[in-house]
Amino acid sequence: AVFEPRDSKCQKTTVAILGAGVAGITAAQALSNQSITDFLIVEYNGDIGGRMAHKNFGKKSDGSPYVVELGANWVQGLGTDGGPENPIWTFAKKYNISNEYSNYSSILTYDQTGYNDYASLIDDFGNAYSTMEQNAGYILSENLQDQSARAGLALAGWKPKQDMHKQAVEWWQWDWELSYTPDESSLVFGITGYNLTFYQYSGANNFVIDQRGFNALVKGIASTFLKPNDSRLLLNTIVTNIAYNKNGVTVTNADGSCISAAYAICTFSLGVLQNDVVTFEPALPDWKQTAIETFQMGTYTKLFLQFDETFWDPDTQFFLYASPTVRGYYPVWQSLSTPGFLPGSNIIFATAVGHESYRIEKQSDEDTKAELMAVLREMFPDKHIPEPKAFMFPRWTTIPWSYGSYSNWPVGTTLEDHQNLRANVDRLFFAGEATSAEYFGFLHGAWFEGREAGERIAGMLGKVCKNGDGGCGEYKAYETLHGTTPESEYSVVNGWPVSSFYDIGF
Ligand SMILES: Cc1cc2nc3c(=O)[nH]c(=O)nc-3n(C[C@H](O)[C@H](O)[C@H](O)COP(=O)(O)OP(=O)(O)OC[C@H]3O[C@@H](n4cnc5c(N)ncnc54)[C@H](O)[C@@H]3O)c2cc1C
Repeated sequence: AVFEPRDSKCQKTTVAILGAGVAGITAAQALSNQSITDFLIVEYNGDIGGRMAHKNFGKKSDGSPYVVELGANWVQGLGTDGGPENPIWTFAKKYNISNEYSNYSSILTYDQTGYNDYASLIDDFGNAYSTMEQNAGYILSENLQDQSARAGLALAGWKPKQDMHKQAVEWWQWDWELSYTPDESSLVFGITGYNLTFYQYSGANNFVIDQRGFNALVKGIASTFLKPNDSRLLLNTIVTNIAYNKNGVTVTNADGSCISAAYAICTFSLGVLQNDVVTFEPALPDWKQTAIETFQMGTYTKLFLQFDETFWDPDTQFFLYASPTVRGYYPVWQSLSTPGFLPGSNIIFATAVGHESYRIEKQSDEDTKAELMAVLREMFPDKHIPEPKAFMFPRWTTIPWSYGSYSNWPVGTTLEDHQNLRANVDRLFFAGEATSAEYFGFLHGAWFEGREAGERIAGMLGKVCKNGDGGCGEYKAYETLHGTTPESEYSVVNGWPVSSFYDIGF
């Protein structure tokens, strides 16, 4: 490849990989597997893993802290004997990541009066969901206009209206996974996103409790091609400008250093791209910027509390709370004190998403803690609940290397809209959770996309691209978009290698 560094003062490399999360590390591995070892990985943080992020929290009886995950926590959809396996599950086993099956049937339901059994509504939702799935499949195969998941649910007979028990159940079944409401989410791609993970691999979600942190998995992968203190990994380095053209890419960092590369792969989150913290030279073309602004960056906030005792049922994993007035007000509480997780830890955590996350993340720790304590006292009116010994929550909406948690597809999106999020501009490539059409929001989405970008670039550098027909060379981009997605476009070219019609059948 003809390549003239813009600035001879810049460090030269063949491939600059921007970000050391799952996608960045997997892209580097794909290059290494093809004997391309001249790359540099540039990472904002002092460690690798990105949104696989953990923190010390609370205390064990010996005074040492627990490790809890602020970001990704589950391996979602594992795999079955003889069937395809989620690559994250393959690596979780390889690197002995401690995990435990999350039993979503282990749930008790509450409202402002305390325990109140409305769990049968979960089955009612499930029935409507099945009908909605069929309708979504029809829309997809007939190339009809996408709807909101709200319309999909209503047409399937599920209308929660002012029923706050139903709203809590719906939140647990939809928002808790997608981090957006059914009103805000695409019906077709909300359904395919679920099916392709949970019907293709398996319905299981395993919760990681590894006290090294879940990113031990990424470190395991990286150890196969990076030496300890490898000079190709530039930690604590913040990219501020990316200049690209048909001959190469120059990356400038906050510390004034720069890198000149033949190719670059940008794995920054959709939130980072939307927040204008990295400038592009020239400005990204309209079709690219439109895709960046079209897709949604959700927020998923875990709020951790440690108490002196486990005053909730120690054998139950989930506790669902229906606020009498506000949908999504601390609805799901998850015990870590339960056998198989961190028994005896007396840790429980609540989850908020979307607009509630935004609200909570803007207020003080004290105000948030007071809200959580008031909810717990409603849920368990017969218990004396002391103040927590430890309390913590991350503010994902403002984290400068992420700006949110993971992406979602809004109502009315097409595969062409999304393909433009994936597509390269000249020598600058993009990969990550959000560029995955089939597994957006998941770790395995980031893994597949990182690998594909690495393979494509390896192919362009004269190696054999092992990504198969339609998955090599430059990405297809659509300067003119169509309003719907013809079935023929569900193909490798648009990041859709697996059939859309996985049904429950594992
Ligand atoms: C709260 C939360 C819960 C989640 N739960 C799950 C789950 O249970 N299961 C699941 O499968 N997935 C889950 N996810 C999603 C999963 O974490 C992501 O899909 C995945 O980690 C994304 O990997 P990535 O490589 O695409 O991006 P990232 O991990 O974001 O990697 C990008 C890297 O780029 C770096 N970077 C950003 N800006 C700059 C800059 N300017 N200069 C240099 N470096 C920069 C970042 O520091 C980061 O390391 C969750 C995410 C969050 C936040």
